[in-house]
Amino acid sequence: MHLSAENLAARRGEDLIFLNVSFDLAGGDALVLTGRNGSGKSTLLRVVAGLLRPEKGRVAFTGKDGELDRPAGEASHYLGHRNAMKSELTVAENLTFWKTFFGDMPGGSGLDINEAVDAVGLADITHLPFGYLSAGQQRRIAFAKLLVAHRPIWILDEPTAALDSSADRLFAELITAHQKKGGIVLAATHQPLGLENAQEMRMTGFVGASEGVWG
Ligand SMILES: Nc1ncnc2c1ncn2[C@@H]1O[C@H](COP(=O)(O)OP(=O)(O)OP(=O)(O)O)[C@@H](O)[C@H]1O
Repeated sequence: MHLSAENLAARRGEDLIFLNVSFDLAGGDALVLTGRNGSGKSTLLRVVAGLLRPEKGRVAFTGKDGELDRPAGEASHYLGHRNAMKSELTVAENLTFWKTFFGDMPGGSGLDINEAVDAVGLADITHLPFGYLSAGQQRRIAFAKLLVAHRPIWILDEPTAALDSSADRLFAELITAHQKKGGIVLAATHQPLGLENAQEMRMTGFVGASEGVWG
């Protein structure tokens, strides 16, 4: 399995945000994007997830079965800054919606709702409306969404924002377990996630891009 990007460039509005971004990730690999605010981390993640069209270049995903050119977004879970849950629905209703909506891709199966909430340490609150949860609890449940349906690629934008240190460790373990099962992870972060087998790409924004600097 491979996820690759070739010479990507992206524009937001009138502005070119980055240029010539390439990477090649195999099953089990993680790429962590770092860089200052506004350097283009979220933009790159959204391009890979298929939520933004690149100005130039291409993203390609090759599945386990060697299937070529499947849009990477179809093989991905995307966890953005927002949690993508309905406040007025309960935790169980939200996760059931996503489990049904996504279904499993070939090659794996998602956890039951109870197993998924247990895995993020929140087994006892599935009956509560999502809106009642604390910010950290909401982020944990948003992460549980990744567990209820199988997708080989996880695209994570600041996954540990609003989390306490025990949740940081928990997320690192869940991400590492995904890699060990052959999954690919692409994450933007301001704090070390403590992932094994992770490469780092430091985004420098367009100024660095124009100089060909991707440290
Ligand atoms: N819809 C938009 N229209 C125009 N410019 C935008 C738009 N969305 C983002 N930008 C600009 O694109 C640049 C890159 O933003 P992006 O969110 O990718 O950065 P980031 O590295 O993820 O930042 P942070 O660390 O703050 O999350 C910023 O200068 C931002 O102002």
